[in-house]
Amino acid sequence: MKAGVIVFPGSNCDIDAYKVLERLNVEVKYIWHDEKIDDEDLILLPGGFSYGDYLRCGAIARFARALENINEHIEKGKLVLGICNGFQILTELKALPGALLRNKNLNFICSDCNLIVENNATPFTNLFNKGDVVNFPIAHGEGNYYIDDDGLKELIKNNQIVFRYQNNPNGSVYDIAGIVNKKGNVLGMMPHPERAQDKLLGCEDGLKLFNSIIAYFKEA
Ligand SMILES: NC(=O)CC[C@H](N)C(=O)O
Repeated sequence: MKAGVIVFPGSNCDIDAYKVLERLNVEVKYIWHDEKIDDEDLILLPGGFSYGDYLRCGAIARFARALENINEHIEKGKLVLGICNGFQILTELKALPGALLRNKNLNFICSDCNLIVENNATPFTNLFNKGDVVNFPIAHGEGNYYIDDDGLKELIKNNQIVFRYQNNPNGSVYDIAGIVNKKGNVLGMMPHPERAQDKLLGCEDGLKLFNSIIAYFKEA
């Protein structure tokens, strides 16, 4: 399996994302925002403040050259993982439904966070059990996931909700922390599994998510 981590001006979790894939022996490379994606099996949109978060988080990044072919990539069934700012970019691209609004308390929140695994039947979560509680850190100002009632019904009906907060930190509708598209090959999530990749960092629950992706490609 080949992976590419897109680097935007202002990305700040790109190295963590690269490192976790590298230490799990995935062939991984950085893709500068101005380059094109190739035939990577996994494209990772990392966290941070792409283009300074100007206009709206992710609103400029969605026009980056590196994302020009992202819809074809998704159509082909390849994987896309957007973490935090990456999730915001995916909603701006309309690759995922809904939007990320300012946190309810208007503060930037940086803390540990317990999540419940709602859906383990995705390429990103196949090594978890449904109902598992995992700890991934959060660090965002605009993580308040919004979707209207009809949209929420669709997400529930299609089993698209992958992670929910145990204690909702930001006001997200239905405690949603991460969702997949209908096809299941695009995951967007606000919490940071790549920052939970080593006990030295406080927690290594995140490894299971990356190992799930690797297991998915081994099966395929
Ligand atoms: N860690 C991040 O990716 C932050 C995302 C975004 N800049 C926000 O503050 O919401």
